[in-house]
Amino acid sequence: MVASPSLELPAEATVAERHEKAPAVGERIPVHSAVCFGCADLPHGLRLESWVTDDEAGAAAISSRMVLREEQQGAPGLLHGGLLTAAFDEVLGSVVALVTRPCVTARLETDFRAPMPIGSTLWLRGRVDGRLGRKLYVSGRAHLDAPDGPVVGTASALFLKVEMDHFLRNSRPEDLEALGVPAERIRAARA
Ligand SMILES: CCCCCCCCCCCCCC(=O)SCCNC(=O)CCNC(=O)[C@H](O)C(C)(C)COP(=O)(O)OP(=O)(O)OC[C@H]1O[C@@H](n2cnc3c(N)ncnc32)[C@H](O)[C@@H]1OP(=O)(O)O
Repeated sequence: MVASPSLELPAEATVAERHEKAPAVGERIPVHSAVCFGCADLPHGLRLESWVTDDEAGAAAISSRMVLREEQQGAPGLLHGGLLTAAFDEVLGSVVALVTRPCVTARLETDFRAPMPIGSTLWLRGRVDGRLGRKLYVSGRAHLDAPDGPVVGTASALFLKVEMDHFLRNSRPEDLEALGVPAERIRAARA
C-alpha cells in the first residue's frame, strides 16, 4: 500500500485569508452548483447551508447546518458514517473556495466521536488552517443540535488548487457544454 503524505500543517504554511471577492462574514455561501450533492436543494442531497464566520487569526472560516433525515440512516435511527465524511468534504471544500478556486480534495480524514441520531441537526464548522503553495490545510468539527453542542465528529483535510483544465479534461463533455463551455475548448484540453 502507498502511504499518504501527512495532513500536519507545515511550519512554513501561512494564514489563508478570504479572497477580496469572497462573501463577507455573516453572509450565506451560495450553492456552488445546482447539481451538488452537498449544497444544492436536491431531494437526495445533504442540503447543507453555510455562512461565512469570523476567525480570531483572520483565517477563512465557515459554519454550516444539516438536518439528518430518515433516508440517511446507516445503523437504525443513526446517520450513515459516510455521510458525515461527505458533509465535511462539502464544508471544507466551501471554506477553501473562500480563499482560492478551483480546488479539489486530495485527502480527508474523519474521526467519528459519537453517534448522530436521525432527526437531529448537525452544526459544522470549517477553517483553513494554513496554505503552502497549492496546498490548503483545513479542519472541521461537527456539533450535535447546537453550534456549541457536543462534538460528534472532527476532520482534517488537504485540498489542492487545480487549473480549470482539471475539469475540462475529466468532467463529462455534455455536463461542461450544459454550463456553456464551448466544445472546441473541451477538445483542446483533451488533445
Ligand atoms: C469550466 C469548467 C467548470 C468547472 C466548475 C468547477 C466547480 C468546482 C467545484 C469543485 C468541487 C470539487 C470538490 C470535490 O468534490 S473534489 C472530488 C474528490 N477529489 C478528487 O476527485 C481529486 C482526485 N485527485 C486528483 O485529481 C489528483 O490526485 C490531485 C489533483 C488531488 C493531485 O494531483 P496533482 O498531479 O495535481 O498533484 P501531485 O500528485 O503532483 O501532488 C502535489 C502535492 O500534493 C501532495 N498530495 C497529492 N495528493 C495527496 C494526498 N492524497 N494526500 C496528501 N498529499 C497529497 C503531493 O505529495 C505533492 O506534495 P509535494 O510533493 O509537492 O510536497
